[in-house]
Amino acid sequence: MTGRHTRRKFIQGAGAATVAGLAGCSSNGGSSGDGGDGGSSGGDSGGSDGTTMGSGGGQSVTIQFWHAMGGDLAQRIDDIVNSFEEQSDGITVETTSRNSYRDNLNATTSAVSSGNPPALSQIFEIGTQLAIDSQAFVPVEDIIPSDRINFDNFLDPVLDFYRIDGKLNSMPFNSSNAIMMYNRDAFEEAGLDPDSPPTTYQGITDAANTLTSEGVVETGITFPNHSWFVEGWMAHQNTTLVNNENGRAGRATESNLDTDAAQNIFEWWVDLYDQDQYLNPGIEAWGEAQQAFLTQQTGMIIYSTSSIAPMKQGAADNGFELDTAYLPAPGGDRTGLPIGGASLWVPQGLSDAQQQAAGELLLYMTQPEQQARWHRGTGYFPVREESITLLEEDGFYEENPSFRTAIDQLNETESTPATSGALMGPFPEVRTIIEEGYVSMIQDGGPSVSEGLSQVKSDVDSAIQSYNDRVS
Ligand SMILES: O=P(O)(O)OC[C@H](O)CO
Repeated sequence: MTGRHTRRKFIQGAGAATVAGLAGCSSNGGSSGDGGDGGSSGGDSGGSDGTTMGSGGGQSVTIQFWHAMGGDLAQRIDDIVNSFEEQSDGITVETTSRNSYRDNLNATTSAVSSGNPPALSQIFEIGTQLAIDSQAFVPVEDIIPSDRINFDNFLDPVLDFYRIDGKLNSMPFNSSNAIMMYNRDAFEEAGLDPDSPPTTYQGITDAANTLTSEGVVETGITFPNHSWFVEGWMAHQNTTLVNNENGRAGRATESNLDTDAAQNIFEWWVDLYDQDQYLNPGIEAWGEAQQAFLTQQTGMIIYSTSSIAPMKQGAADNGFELDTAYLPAPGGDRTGLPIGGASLWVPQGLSDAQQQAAGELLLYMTQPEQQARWHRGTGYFPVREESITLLEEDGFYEENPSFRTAIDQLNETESTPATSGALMGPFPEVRTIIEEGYVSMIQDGGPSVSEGLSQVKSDVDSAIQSYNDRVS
């Protein structure tokens, strides 16, 4: 099986508990939230300053780095960390893989609440507002001297996502876009042109019908029931997910999940299911979707660019050629997409030596060469222009055009509040509400799309209101 981090299905209720956990740290005097998967298996960095005297008489320091990657991605993180340790002067990094963004967020919020956070934690993009509200982290711009890094060289959409109110709070590391992957051999067998993959909802439906009517696959397409794609499709229609310019001009107070844009998305997605052209792997079921596509039950999959490398290998192992295309758009509009992925956060309360060591690791992990290495092995696009230049000079994209898709898609994205990505404290919980809303709409006797979205909006707005009440 391929090396994508295996993300477990969400356990109902954990999202809401997470919100209370981290936000409570700043506003409720540090009450402990749901610890998720416990959060202590990697050891902790508190209790001492983590420093010892090295054999050469210099000071050594050990730091903890918690991340969300699993499998092959976790190995690639370890490879980068190992090479960092080899060139560093006395810094040891102990990594803990939590295998899922939600689990690592829960573990980190729990550790922050109990005063034992790691020196570095990887938090997915939708945890950004929650982390800021916790007031538990030090902005990376305050840790890394400006003469040690050139942020002007970072990709604008990446930096813009994480630079909030003029401050870069966390270090971009793994950034992604949603894209489509498809089976070129299946397309050819069905009489479809593999050089012209579908680019719209209608195109996907038509291609799915051709693939199945020609008997090439059982079902046209699969993708996890994941709010991330809904978020992208809202942006494609230049509609923000939440008000106040997606929560960037002021705290979000309500969602736009009752708009025509949302209706377009869910009508297509429910209709595709009703036509037996959508293989529904389940809520946030990345692994199941991957399995369905690689075993050629479907001819197309919507996924993250973060997994091109292992997916290409998986396709080759299963005897077909994978290609990539832009995320299909609901209709004629294609404003663009917000970035996905995660960034790296440094908590307050570390010793000077630990904070400095965390800063050194951040610098190393975002070096152009390291970002290029990370991109080659995964599909996450590099967060720096210099890395892309290095890869171009090496001829990487000529040999591997599928790695270019997300970068081109990002470059074509218009910069608008909709594509800048939403900020809101209860985002993990909101994602779950959206995903469960879809489940309700495809159930026998379930609500119509319009009724379902009305309920989703009401539930999301309540979650936002309830969170805002807690942090205000
Ligand atoms: O799988 P990734 O790392 O590309 O992330 C996808 C989403 O942005 C997670 O929030």
